[in-house]
Amino acid sequence: MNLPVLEVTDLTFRRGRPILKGISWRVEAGEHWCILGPNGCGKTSLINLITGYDSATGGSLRIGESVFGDDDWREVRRRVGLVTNTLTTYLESGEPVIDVISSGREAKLNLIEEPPAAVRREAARLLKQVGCEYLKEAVWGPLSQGEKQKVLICRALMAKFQVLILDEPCAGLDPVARENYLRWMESLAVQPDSPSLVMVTHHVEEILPSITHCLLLKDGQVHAAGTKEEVLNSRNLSEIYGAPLKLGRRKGRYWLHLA
Ligand SMILES: Nc1ncnc2c1ncn2[C@@H]1O[C@H](COP(=O)(O)OP(=O)(O)OP(=O)(O)O)[C@@H](O)[C@H]1O
Repeated sequence: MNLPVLEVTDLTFRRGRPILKGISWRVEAGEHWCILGPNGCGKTSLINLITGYDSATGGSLRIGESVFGDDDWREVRRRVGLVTNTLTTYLESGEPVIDVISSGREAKLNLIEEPPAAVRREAARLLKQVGCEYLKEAVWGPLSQGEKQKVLICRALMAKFQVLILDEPCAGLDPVARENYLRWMESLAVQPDSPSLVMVTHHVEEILPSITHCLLLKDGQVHAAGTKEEVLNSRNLSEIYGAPLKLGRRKGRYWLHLA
């Protein structure tokens, strides 16, 4: 039997009041997901549970063979990568870019010792792959938002995660940088050894052709989950956002406006 890459079952999370109210969701190998939902519906809370930064109140969570509660959670965390802008605040401005990427191998920040030469070579190879070879002597602080996003993804790829969660990866990018970044993500997603990507976004135009499935959340619950074709439509989006919306599609990309 093939195990899912990620599976949450009846997951609940309370902080004074119920925030996640029984989420069940399954990601199979080879699938790439997008999570959509209005402000405050519980997207970040769900990610924090999956990445082990918070503890669920109830339900179960499986990453590959590891079940939360049965296994050492630090081991589980090695399988799920998170690329979030929050990381940028923890990185020291003078940290060399190659070290930022290399630090992903052990999931550590701000290395004290120089990483081994083989790890640095791998970091440089990834940097070249994302079209940023020119940054190999650079330090973290002065990088542009788009460069930082690419460096953070290189860092996550060093760890060879099974699931890579991208939390609003295009936030702060100008329209051209965003489009270039999305194209690069697309080329990453279609590689046979790509981890399963889970992208959290507020913008349907960022849903790439390689994204196969969508999870729509509303008020701490799953409103719909399935293939893009099944769940991404004007009716579902109007229901989750509580306003009449019209979804358009052209050449595999989407746009949304008030009906
Ligand atoms: N630790 C906590 N203590 C109290 N309330 C919390 C906590 N974490 C989240 N919440 C609340 O839970 C709800 C869901 O928050 P969450 O950040 O998961 O939403 P979100 O879908 O990521 O929103 P956004 O799109 O605005 O980022 C919010 O009402 C938030 O105030």
